[in-house]
Amino acid sequence: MTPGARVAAAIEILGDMSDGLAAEQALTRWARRSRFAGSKDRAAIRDHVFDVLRCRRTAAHYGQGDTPRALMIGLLHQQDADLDELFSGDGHAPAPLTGQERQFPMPPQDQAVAWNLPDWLIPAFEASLGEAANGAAIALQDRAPVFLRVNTLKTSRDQAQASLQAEGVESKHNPLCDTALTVTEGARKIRNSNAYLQGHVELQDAASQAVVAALPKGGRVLDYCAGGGGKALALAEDPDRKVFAHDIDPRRMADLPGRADRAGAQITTLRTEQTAQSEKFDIVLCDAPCSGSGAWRRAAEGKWTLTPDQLATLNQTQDDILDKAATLIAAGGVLAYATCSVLRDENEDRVEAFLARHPGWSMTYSHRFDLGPNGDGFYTAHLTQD
Ligand SMILES: C[S@@+](CC[C@H](N)C(=O)[O-])C[C@H]1O[C@@H](n2cnc3c(N)ncnc32)[C@H](O)[C@@H]1O
Repeated sequence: MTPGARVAAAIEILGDMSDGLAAEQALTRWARRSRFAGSKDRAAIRDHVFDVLRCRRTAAHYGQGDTPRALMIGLLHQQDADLDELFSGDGHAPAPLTGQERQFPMPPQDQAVAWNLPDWLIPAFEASLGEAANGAAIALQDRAPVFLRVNTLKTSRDQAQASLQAEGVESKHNPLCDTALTVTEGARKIRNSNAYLQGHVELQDAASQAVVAALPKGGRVLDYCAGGGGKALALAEDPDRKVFAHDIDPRRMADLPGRADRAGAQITTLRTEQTAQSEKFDIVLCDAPCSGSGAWRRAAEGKWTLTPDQLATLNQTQDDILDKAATLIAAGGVLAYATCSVLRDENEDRVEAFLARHPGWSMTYSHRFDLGPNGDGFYTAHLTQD
């Protein structure tokens, strides 16, 4: 496909999304009806669609409207692309720009537009992040870097780096965590690399890894909101730990046994009733469901679909999870809370509310991981009973 035809495809997909389809669904449907597209075409089209999602308000500003065509024009203008070449009208390329479409406005003055956030989230970002709010909002407009976790059960960080390099994947040590690599080149080759296929590396955000690295070593550890098991696998790298995984929806853990096998890790999955019947745990990690605001550069739809009501419902779920998990902790154990959110409501406020509901508990550690080149925005806190 020509670059122009890829832009036309992105416009088509954005059109399907304005009819109510989620981005992944719209991309999959387009790929099914467009068998002629190769993997490089699909990747480029995907990048266009997600770039628009990350920067929808500035794209609409520069494109002077929010039709799929206007959004693509606005986005490509921001990216300094050669619009006349892309919108040539030749072959499958979109029609040439009209005189009106060439009148690009001055940069936006409105902060919500410049930050590419819905209006209601601006005060929440400012209150949660203070001076760091601008940097976080801007970082959410870029594509996310690719991070790897080196599986120290099988290899060292330097060995993994060398093995990846031999297959065209360049990386550097990530400062957030001793197991983390930031991929600088060749990210698309990772999934077919020997290092990945043999379980020497996993795709995992560096701040996620740092959340696990901050926990005490050893003991019986329960990953209470395990999902696909990224954190459970990281926990299991410590051979002195006995690791258990639970999720309210066990289907989410369906891939975990296979992933654990590949990593050479031992993880026991538990159903909800088994967590209560089991011996108490030295650590219960609650990687709670959240808005995902610290990771919206990966899942940019979230920033447009989140509503204040949904945030309140999430806060209730986060409180319920902490209360439940607190009943599973052994004497002297650690209740660890984590979210990939930058919002205070989901972080410090939840911990304060927990401490108010549970006299005799105190916070022994907390850390906010900044959203930026080294990792997603994350928060974690450790709670113990006096
Ligand atoms: C942020 S995700 C977990 C990601 C995972 N820890 C990882 O690192 O890959 C949150 C998970 O919490 C689960 N969850 C939601 N409500 C829950 C509850 N009340 N108790 C336990 N798990 C819950 C969801 O099904 C979801 O898989």
